[in-house]
Amino acid sequence: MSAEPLLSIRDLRTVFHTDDGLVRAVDGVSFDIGRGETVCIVGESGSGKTVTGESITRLIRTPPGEIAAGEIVFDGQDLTALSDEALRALRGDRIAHVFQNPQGALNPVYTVGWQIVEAIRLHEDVSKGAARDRAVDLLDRVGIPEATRRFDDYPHEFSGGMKQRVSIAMALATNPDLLIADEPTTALDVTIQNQILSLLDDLQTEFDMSVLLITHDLGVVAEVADRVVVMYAGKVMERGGVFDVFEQPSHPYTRALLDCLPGRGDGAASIGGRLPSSTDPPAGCRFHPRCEHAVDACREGEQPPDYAVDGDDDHVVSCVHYEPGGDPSVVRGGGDDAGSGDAVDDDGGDGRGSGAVGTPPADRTLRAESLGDDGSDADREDRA
Ligand SMILES: Nc1ncnc2c1ncn2[C@@H]1O[C@H](COP(=O)(O)OP(=O)(O)OP(=O)(O)O)[C@@H](O)[C@H]1O
Ligand code: NI
Repeated sequence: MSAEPLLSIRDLRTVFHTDDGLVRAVDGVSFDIGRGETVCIVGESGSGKTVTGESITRLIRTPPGEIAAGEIVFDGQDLTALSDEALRALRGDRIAHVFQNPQGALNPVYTVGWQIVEAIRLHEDVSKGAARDRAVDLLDRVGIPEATRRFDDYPHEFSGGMKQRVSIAMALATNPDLLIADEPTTALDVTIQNQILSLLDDLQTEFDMSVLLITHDLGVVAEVADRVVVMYAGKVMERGGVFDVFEQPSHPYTRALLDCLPGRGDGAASIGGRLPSSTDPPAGCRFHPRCEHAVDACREGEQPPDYAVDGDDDHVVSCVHYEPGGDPSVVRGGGDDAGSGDAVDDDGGDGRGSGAVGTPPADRTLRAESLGDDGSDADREDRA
């Protein structure tokens, strides 16, 4: 039996009241984050990843947003029951956020050192001198060269990658139990991305924290996740240990996502069709209009419940083909469990074929596609 998770989200529903109707951005999401664990939420743009992460500490603007239902239990305490004031105290103390654009986390008119000192002193009664020493130490630990000298620099004097390091130092200032990082590397160029990811990995161990990493990039997931939550149109399609999900992707959506990874499936694949309307989603499984395995049962009623994959309660999938008495081989193909790729896995079913898991090198290509390369110049300035 595993210990009680640090964070436990149950049936979270977050909606936005808009002129076009009610947007069910997060529609019944459940997952846990264990202590010291990295959980990745992955899914296409618009699937509800950010809204999930921001619902945890109530960063959702209300109105138009509203956390309509669900439990968010953090270290034994239901956050949805806390006052705004109590939650504000928790945010940036025990739970910290890092965002895609570090610019937003830093105030342009103050030096980075001063901002980290303020973050420390806001949550802890320490002298200015002690806070200053800690801030320099934090800058040093997130890999800012000559931290003592750079303490007095302003945000604009740092490159994109260095700025993100500073915002991570700010997030760590209060020694949080949970760090929620929403696409923290997407705005950075590829080499810097990898540095930031491995930095987060190192810091997690060093600070003994849990990390919720939000990304649309399965390559990143393969590198850092312990567990994965695959979201689509506000719903969780599949979740489980990273090894299980990569080795035995069970929802057709997960399989389609993995097929888009170079080195798996046919690599160049993209998923046909697009996300359904956020105000008027289809009945049944939200993915059914794009699913090659859809049958009548997929088109009616609610999103299917979570079914255990091969009797494993830690690996669940929301797909009718996995209901008791169902036939998952419809999705997986006759006993072939690795990848969805008939194209790749000709080795017949032991699930450890050439295209199988955790082939992280492939991720570079995927990531490179979605990026600009402006970061590298800025980084050169940094060293100047
Ligand atoms: N303030 C808002 N008002 C109305 N709808 C919103 C608002 N914020 C988010 N949404 C909607 O909620 C849904 C989920 O958005 P969210 O930003 O969580 O997606 P995401 O998975 O993080 O996507 P991305 O990968 O692009 O960041 C989308 O349909 C989005 O349009
Ligand atoms: Ni997002």
